[in-house]
Amino acid sequence: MKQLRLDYISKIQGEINIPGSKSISNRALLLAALAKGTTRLTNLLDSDDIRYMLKALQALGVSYRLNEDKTICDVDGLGGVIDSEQLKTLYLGNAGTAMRPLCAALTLGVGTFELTGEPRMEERPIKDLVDSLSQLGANIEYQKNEGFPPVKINANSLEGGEVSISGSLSSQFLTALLMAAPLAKSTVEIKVTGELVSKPYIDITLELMKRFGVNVVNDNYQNFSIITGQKYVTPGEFLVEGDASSASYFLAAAAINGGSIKVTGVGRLSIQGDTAFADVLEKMGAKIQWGDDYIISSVGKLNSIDLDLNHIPDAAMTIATTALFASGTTKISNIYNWRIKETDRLAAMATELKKVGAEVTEGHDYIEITPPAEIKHAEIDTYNDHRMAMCFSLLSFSHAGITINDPECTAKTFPSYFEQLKELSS
Ligand SMILES: O=C(O)C1=C[C@@H](OP(=O)(O)O)[C@@H](O)[C@H](O)C1
Ligand SMILES: C=C(OP(=O)(O)O)C(=O)O
Repeated sequence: MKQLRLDYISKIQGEINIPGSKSISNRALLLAALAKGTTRLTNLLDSDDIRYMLKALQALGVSYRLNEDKTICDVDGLGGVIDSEQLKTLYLGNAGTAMRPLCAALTLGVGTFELTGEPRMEERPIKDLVDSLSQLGANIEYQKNEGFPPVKINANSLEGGEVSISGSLSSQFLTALLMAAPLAKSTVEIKVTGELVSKPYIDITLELMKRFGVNVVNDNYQNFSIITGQKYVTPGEFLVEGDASSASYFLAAAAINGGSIKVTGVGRLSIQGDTAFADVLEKMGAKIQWGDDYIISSVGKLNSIDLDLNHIPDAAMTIATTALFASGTTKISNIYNWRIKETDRLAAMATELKKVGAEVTEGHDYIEITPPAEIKHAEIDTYNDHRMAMCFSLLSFSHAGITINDPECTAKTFPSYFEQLKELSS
């Protein structure tokens, strides 16, 4: 296993153009594949999660051309559903934004498709989505454990009609159903049951569908109608915004460390809910300035917060390590679904925060963090979770420094993270 030792960074300063959003890249690739016409995607993210989607689309017969640095992609849309005469087995790593949307989209055509992934993917639930697709006539089998990938889709088009879906574990199930819905055989009326978690990701989905020509009637995130007869059409060129979750590490770094960082590519006009991270940081005491496509963060005296961060589950992890530099006890609540992501993030976060000396309470769906008088150096395990590695890099702003085990796990969404951090540090 590789280790990365980060010694004390006394200053972080400058400007960084954040790589493309994972959530937008994978949605845009799938919609471009289903759309009529060729779409040019620019500022596409080049990372593992996107590579899995790209490889899957290629195996499914979608043709595209990537430029040299893989940030521009011309996708020749199929102008409809995906069919296949041969069995197609698609390996999707641990990319939720590939597994869930493809599971829904592949029920629309005719063919047999197997969706597999890495061991952790086999522990991440998919039952709520499969149950909903089954209500619309889909035939999906579990190949190992009931409710979890790998799944086999015996596709023979999807009926429309009324369908209910649980929103309480992951918004990605509703996202997947929404994106598939226009290509079902008749109008789809979706009713969401339970609390809808991670709600701002649904706004990304609706906005992307609109940009590709499909209108969804949204009745207060409880009921959605997708009127039959709509087709995805290329918007021509589509610029992928910078990733707001990736931006969180740099915004937090400046707030902790007394520098000033401008992140570009994401700002006031962003469609990503994770930009609300900057508001949380501001509540903690950071100075934040917004532009249409940039955010500037600079230091303030950081105080603890006690907040429900269900709406920003990914960026909320950055608050957990930022809390070590704030006075008082920080509580982050309503984050049960941290437990079903790349790892059990509530357990992992609690274990690793304790290693640097923090006092931590791990609740069923919350975490409480009290910083130690002095942060200790530790070797941080990252559990193959890119965000564990990136969050704990913030500990390099303590005099003790930090060692990150398996730093290359950032490849899921941000392969060049540690290089970029170094470039801005002195
Ligand atoms: O739709 C998306 O792009 C995502 C939704 C969120 O997942 P949940 O809805 O499972 O919380 C988020 O954590 C994930 O990184 C990306
Ligand atoms: C939860 C995440 O990923 P996924 O899209 O695989 O759910 C994440 O990136 O933090």
